[in-house]
Amino acid sequence: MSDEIRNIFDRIAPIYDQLNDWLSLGQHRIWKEMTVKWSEAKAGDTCLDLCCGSGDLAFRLARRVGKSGQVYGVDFSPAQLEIAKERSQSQYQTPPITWVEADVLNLPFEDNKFDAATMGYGLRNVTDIQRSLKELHRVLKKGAKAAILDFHRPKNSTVRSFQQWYLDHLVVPIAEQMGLKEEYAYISPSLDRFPSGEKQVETALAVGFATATHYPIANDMMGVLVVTKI
Ligand SMILES: C/C(=C\Cc1cc(O)c2ccccc2c1O)CCC[C@H](C)CCC[C@H](C)CCCC(C)C
Ligand SMILES: C[S@@+](CC[C@H](N)C(=O)[O-])C[C@H]1O[C@@H](n2cnc3c(N)ncnc32)[C@H](O)[C@@H]1O
Repeated sequence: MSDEIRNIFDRIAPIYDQLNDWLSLGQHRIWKEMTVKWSEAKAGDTCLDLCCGSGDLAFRLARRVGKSGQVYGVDFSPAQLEIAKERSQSQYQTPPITWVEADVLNLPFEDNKFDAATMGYGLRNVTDIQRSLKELHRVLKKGAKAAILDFHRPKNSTVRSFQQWYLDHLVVPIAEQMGLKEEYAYISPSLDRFPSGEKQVETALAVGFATATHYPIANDMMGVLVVTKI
């Protein structure tokens, strides 16, 4: 299953950023900015962006930690990381980011290393959510926060129908024009499998986070799980 997911993101890497802009009408930038703010990353921090992909959240973290800080972006898709490295060469005024090709279920970092972390549209794509949250807990410093952004199925049936219509009649047909129908058709079943905000909170507390709060955004089509390690 991991190879299938890696292959999806390897294949969509060349068009991923552009499609995200088109398909979310640019709104994903706002959702990501909110996520970084909720992580409470600050100047001088050492931060981690899990499932960093092409680097959107890692770049935002780098701008917040500044030259005295450090950012590590982790992803297991070589093609996504290639895009991230290309983009970082053209990003001005941001400190160097360390790009690490690794599985977030088995992070190559010591315990208690990071002051803050983000994960954007990654938790829904890992094969073991509990293990991913356990690894995140392990590498965070005591008192550190992490903000985890992802889609989910809205509670309201009308919004849920709109979300499904949008996926079926806009997202997948546009992706099909790029020869990526199967890759984007993966989103809908991944949403069906993904736990609700309440269940995400339960799992986060079960793996040892002292606090866990889920904030619905985008009319409850997305959410940000904010966790703290004490
Ligand atoms: C940045 C966004 C999605 C990232 C993303 C996550 C995945 O798990 C994928 C899996 C497979 C292929 C691609 C992705 C992927 O790109 C959010 C913006 C892109 C969304 C595809 C757009 C869908 C937005 C909502 C369903 C509806 C928003 C409506 C609003 C009026 C903009
Ligand atoms: C939808 S993309 C999100 C990219 C980026 N965070 C963003 O917000 O645009 C999901 C990313 O998670 C990565 N991923 C999924 N499972 C992973 C795992 N177990 N270890 C590392 N990366 C993983 C994929 O390779 C992909 O780049």
